[in-house]
Amino acid sequence: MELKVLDHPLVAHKLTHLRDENTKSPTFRALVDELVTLLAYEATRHVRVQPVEITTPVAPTVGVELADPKPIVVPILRAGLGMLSGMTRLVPTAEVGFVGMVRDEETLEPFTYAERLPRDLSGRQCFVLDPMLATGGSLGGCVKFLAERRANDVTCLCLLAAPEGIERFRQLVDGLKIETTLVVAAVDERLNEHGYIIPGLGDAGDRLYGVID
Ligand SMILES: O=P(O)(O)OC[C@H]1O[C@H](OP(=O)(O)OP(=O)(O)O)[C@H](O)[C@@H]1O
Ligand SMILES: O=c1cc[nH]c(=O)[nH]1
Ligand SMILES: [Mg+2]
Repeated sequence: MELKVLDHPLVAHKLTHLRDENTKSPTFRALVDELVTLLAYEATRHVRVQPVEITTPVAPTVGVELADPKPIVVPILRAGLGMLSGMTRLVPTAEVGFVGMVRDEETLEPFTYAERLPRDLSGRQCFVLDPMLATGGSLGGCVKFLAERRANDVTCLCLLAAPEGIERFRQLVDGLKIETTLVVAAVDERLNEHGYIIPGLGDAGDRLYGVID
């Protein structure tokens, strides 16, 4: 697995406001959207393109366009949904699949409550969206679903990751033997005893969409 950590002052600035407990949902959503654009720029560096002939007002030329089959973007519900519009703005012809997961806050294991993915993902570039990689159970579970559908080229975009989660995720995907890239805006210090990222930003889903008990 290849790990890329964004190192950019604008990213650090936006993350600081995102983390702040005084930042309310509308601003939080806008910041997630802006940060995804920056993450997506790095994550799509190797998106497949094919040549296309066009004519400018003064000359014919050969450019490129996104290759077929088109990439598939997979937000992990709920929080990953907050990253979807930023991603599809950059890759407008991508298709979208959905995985719904919620972590059991006692066991810290993910429970999958929804799944809507193409049956065959072989040859497709897959981009998984989830702002938080804490223990790594949710992201790992999602990539397992993709691998079961024969995906072999997966890039995950996360805002914050804990070192423990990155390591667990690395072991899982290396075992699955699929080409995986993880692009994160920042790697935080650690997990606390409740499996929350420290310093983190709290519960990303709750901050985007409100607290569900
Ligand atoms: O790495 P993990 O330990 O699995 O934790 C990370 C997961 O927790 C959050 O989702 P949550 O379960 O809170 O669901 P939500 O998006 O509906 O809030 C987050 O968006 C990840 O999916
Ligand atoms: O810090 C964390 C850990 C899991 N899920 C979140 O939303 N935040
Ligand atoms: Mg949540």
